[in-house]
Amino acid sequence: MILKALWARLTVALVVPLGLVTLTLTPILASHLEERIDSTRSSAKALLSAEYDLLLQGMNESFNQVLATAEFPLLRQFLARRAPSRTPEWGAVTQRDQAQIESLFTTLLTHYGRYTRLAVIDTQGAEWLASPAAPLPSPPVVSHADSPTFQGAMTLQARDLYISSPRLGASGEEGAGTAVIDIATPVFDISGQRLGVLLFTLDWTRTTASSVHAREGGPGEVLLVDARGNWLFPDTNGQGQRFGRPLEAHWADAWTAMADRNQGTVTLSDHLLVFRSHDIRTQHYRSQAGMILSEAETQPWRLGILMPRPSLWGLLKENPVQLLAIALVYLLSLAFGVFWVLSDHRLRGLRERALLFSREARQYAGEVQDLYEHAPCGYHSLDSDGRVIKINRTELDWLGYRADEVIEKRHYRDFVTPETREAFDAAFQKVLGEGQEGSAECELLCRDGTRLPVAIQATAQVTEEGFQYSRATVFDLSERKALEARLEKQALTDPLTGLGNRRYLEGQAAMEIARAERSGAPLSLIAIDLDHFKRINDTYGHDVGDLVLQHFAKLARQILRDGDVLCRMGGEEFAVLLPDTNREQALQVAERLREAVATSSAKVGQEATEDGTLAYTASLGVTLVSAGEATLKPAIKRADQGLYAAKEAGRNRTHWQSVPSDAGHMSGRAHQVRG
Ligand SMILES: Nc1nc2c(ncn2[C@@H]2O[C@H](COP(=O)(O)OP(=O)(O)OP(=O)(O)O)[C@@H](O)[C@H]2O)c(=O)[nH]1
Repeated sequence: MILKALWARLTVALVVPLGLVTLTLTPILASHLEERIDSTRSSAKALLSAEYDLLLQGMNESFNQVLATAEFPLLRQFLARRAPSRTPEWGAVTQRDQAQIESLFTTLLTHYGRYTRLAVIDTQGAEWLASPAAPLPSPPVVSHADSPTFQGAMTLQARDLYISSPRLGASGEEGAGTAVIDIATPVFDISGQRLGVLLFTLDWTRTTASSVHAREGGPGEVLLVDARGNWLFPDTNGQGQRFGRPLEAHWADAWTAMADRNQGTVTLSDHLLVFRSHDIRTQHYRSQAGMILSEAETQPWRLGILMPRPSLWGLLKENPVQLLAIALVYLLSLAFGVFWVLSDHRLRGLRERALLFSREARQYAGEVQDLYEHAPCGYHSLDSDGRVIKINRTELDWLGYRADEVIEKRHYRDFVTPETREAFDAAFQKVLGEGQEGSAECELLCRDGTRLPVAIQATAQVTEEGFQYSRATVFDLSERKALEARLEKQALTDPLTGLGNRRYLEGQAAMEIARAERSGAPLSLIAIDLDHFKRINDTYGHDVGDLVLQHFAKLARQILRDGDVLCRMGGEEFAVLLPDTNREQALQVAERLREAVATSSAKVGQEATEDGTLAYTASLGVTLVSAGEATLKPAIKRADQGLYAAKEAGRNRTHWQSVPSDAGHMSGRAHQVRG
């Protein structure tokens, strides 16, 4: 796809510069070409005019010589004396005249060199004299009676001329390839009697030689055709053998252009043609002649100049520097186009890649931002004053504030509960200090008044210019704290009865001993043991034993005050710590417990006993926690001793066990209550 687009752009890059350069150059070159065509046309016209004049001049000279010779007295005399019988006895005078005329003819032939034959013909068409001479004594040896030239000349008056069309080999005396023209004029005597015809055969090749030179030397071609379109210039080198043949065979379009008009300038497919009529019967040739007669169907001739039409390529070839410059312009424009496309293509590639990168970067930044905002922990950044400069959505949700209420407006310290603020301050100072990191467990005060336990871990962002801001991660500790509390509670609770265990009692005792120490209030302890519990287990099963234990726990809880600490010490043994309770009060409580147990039965199910209940009893030992005792241990020991005493005494009893020194809260006097 990308390659296809590149090719398309490359094509445009080639076509557009080529088109632009061509559009720019075309009018310049066209104007240049037009100038050249105009100049060629002018040259052709000038050449046509010169050719016309040349032909006119050559012909006129011959015409004048023929006319002058026809008026030569000796010639008239010769013709007047000619013997009609053409006998050898023609007479010495005639022979002398003949010799003089031949001498004249020889002079004309040799001096001018343009004639091939000169002949004197009588009115019957008999040739009496010719030069080069036919050997006498047998004139006339040739008859012109049937010749159109002779016949034409015989119709003319003095000083009229008959001009034949150019033809090959006049009377059989010329060379086979020689083109000639017959020029004939009638000869009259002084009285006006027609004596015969003077016939000059003009060497047409020689007459037109100057035109031939012009043709061969110049850029153009000279055309001369008769009215029928036949070629009239003799073939000088035998090439093409065009003489007498139709011009149409060589220059069909030229003849088409010239056929119907007397003159014109025509632009042919690859030539320019300038032509005009050339009628030898016109005034131009009749400077000294009366009338000129010729074969009507051959007149007028048409003289034309055919020049190669200048072409753009021809112009460029003439000027290689110009050609090179144009080629260079094309090459440069192409190179520019290709360079532009390639660099543009590269630029597009880079732009697309940059776009992709920026899209990916934006996406990545969005993801990072999302992670930051909705992380499972809180993130915030504080300036050196502890002011919030950045805080994520999670932490804002915890606190219950909007970002615009907090960022740049609140100090983070404000969200920390006064109880934990000290820890926070200490950690923040560490972050500001050399350690550049600090952590603290604090409580955050949320907008709705709830407190959120958190762990804050912060590091400093430091540059060469020093501390910039702190970055902190805040973990929500509420779940952990709850779990810890749960575990703690489990560790202190008896799972069967839900009462606190021995450890719980010890913990509570420490607090109560301290409080009693402070207040001076008495603190009592009761040890309780269910009687014959083994028997219950053995008789009804362990599950029934458990039900009895649970029943006792429930019953004791109902009887005891909220502040009393009831716990299961293990097995079927229980203990109750009674704050702010003296000996008498403790004994009363113990007795109430004993009585309640003895008078109520545990529900154990029909499958265990007949009525689904089971009665049981308990023995209790009661003592006071002495003021000097730091732990509950001695009191437990005493209570147990009291308990054993109650057992010893028959069970289902309460036994007071006094403190040995009796220096504490209670008198050491033993006291027993029977159930
Ligand atoms: N069902 C049940 N029995 C327990 C539990 N803990 C201890 N016991 C049983 O309690 C019985 C205690 O028996 P002893 O220590 O001989 O005392 P007693 O049978 O109560 O006799 P006296 O205390 O002299 O009246 C034992 O059989 C223990 O197995 C408990 O959690 N559930």
